[in-house]
Amino acid sequence: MSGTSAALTPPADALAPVRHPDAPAPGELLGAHYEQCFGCGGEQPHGLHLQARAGEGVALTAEFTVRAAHQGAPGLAHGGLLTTALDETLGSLNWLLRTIAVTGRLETDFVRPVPVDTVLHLEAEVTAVAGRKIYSRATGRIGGPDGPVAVRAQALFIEVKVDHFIDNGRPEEIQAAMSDPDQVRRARAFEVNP
Ligand SMILES: CCCCCCCCCCCCCCCC(=O)SCCNC(=O)CCNC(=O)[C@H](O)C(C)(C)COP(=O)(O)OP(=O)(O)OC[C@H]1O[C@@H](n2cnc3c(N)ncnc32)[C@H](O)[C@@H]1OP(=O)(O)O
Repeated sequence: MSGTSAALTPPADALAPVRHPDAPAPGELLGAHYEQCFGCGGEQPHGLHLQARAGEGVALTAEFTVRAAHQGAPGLAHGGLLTTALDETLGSLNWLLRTIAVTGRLETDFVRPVPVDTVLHLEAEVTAVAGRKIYSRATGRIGGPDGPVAVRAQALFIEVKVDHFIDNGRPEEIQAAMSDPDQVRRARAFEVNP
């Protein structure tokens, strides 16, 4: 059984998403938006190290391997961690719009358990845009693109300015991010000018 709350249904005047002309080419790896990100960063030893790859239109694929540090029940991935993978995958879609956005709402259906060592293959797409609101959905399959569905999610991301992070983030991490040329380069991929 699954359901979707009204907040995740685009309004009647929502528009189809438009891929930014400078979006990474289909097949290109997106890379981490922040090396300390639990979802995609390389500097989080127990993080997901999720890798997202641009698809056609405003869609992408992503993969991560469930590791022992990701367990909830013995030998099985924690559900919240799977939601994190979906959040990260859906958030990566904003690279293709070149919009900075944060998760406002995220609903997950857990369809089947995901054992440790599974490669979870995720597909995600933006379905509609209404002002600052970005509607999207994702599916996670076990083992590869033709594997059985394990998780599904629908989300609403809200566009924000870079001040969202500067005003709310802990100053030491914000200062470190702003003095790191690689981080500035990544932020510019979102058309941010920190
Ligand atoms: C130097 C630094 C470099 C930085 C480089 C950046 C790199 C890029 C990093 C990206 C990182 C990604 C990582 C993965 C994705 C995350 O995990 S993001 C982290 C999790 N999310 C958050 O922390 C967000 C916390 N929430 C908030 O900050 C605020 O509630 C929000 C979402 C910004 C909205 O606040 P607001 O801007 O005041 O907007 P508000 O007027 O309340 O709402 C706007 C519209 O959205 C609707 N809405 C808002 N929230 C909801 C909701 N929960 N449900 C339904 N509708 C909602 C409102 O009803 C409203 O609709 P309309 O009236 O326009 O029809």
